[in-house]
Amino acid sequence: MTAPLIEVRELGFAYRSGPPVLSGVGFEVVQGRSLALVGESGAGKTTLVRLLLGLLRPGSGEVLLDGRPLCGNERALRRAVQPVFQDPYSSLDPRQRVDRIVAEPLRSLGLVSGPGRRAETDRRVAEALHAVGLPPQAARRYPHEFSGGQRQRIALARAVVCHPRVLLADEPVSALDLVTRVRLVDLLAELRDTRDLTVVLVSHDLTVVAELCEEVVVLEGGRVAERGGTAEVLGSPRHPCTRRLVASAPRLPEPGQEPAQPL
Ligand SMILES: Nc1ncnc2c1ncn2[C@@H]1O[C@H](COP(=O)(O)OP(=O)(O)OP(=O)(O)O)[C@@H](O)[C@H]1O
Repeated sequence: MTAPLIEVRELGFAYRSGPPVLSGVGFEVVQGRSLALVGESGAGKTTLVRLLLGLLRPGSGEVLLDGRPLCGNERALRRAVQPVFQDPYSSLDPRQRVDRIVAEPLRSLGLVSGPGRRAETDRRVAEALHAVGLPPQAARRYPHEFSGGQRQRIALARAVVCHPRVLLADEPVSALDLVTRVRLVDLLAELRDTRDLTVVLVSHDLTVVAELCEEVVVLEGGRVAERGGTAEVLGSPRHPCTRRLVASAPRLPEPGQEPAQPL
């Protein structure tokens, strides 16, 4: 059996002296398989993402990357796991040009050095911009010159520039209009396939989950309610929480059917 790339074991967490936000959470992600974290608001998804990024320390249990605990292994973690956040407006520094924004992981991880580092950085940035469908001239411009969808492409270029193994995406398309959302999901799927990326996705949108992830973990009140193959879990939900999520997912009307009346 293939060893998991990420292994979450009996993870527990509480903010300061508050109640437990996560309890006994466990799952694995195998390299090349993508996994979605779903659940109602407040279920603990974003907290779990912060733990997977090493931004929070577990209260109990552990997260393993390639069999090694994240704590004390932060550099390997930052190289292997890159985040993409929801808001394309606040996640990019408005004072920096796109080339500097995209090159940030190369600089902070010290991946490009020596006399040719400038040319090598430019080459890697151009390659990342190309991978997300942005023209080379985008490098010289500032974030405010781009639409929300283009900004999310810049955020994706920054995430893939250091060739990570995992993209940890927290609601990466939910701030975008429907057409842009579809394009971005297609791009995420293409990056996943062409770069052998594992995507760990948080999304309220089950269509996006089904499009991008083979496996799903359903969280309820900080515990795993249900997990398994996406088609199986969303197609035949067993847990009441999963049934509620599936039942509340918006559906486009069938051709010839009246659109749903707004509330
Ligand atoms: N910084 C914080 N300090 C204290 N409590 C927090 C903090 N961040 C989140 N919480 C609490 O932790 C619980 C889980 O929040 P979290 O944001 O992880 O849920 P979520 O599933 O991502 O929700 P949503 O889908 O609404 O984003 C909630 O009860 C929330 O109020």
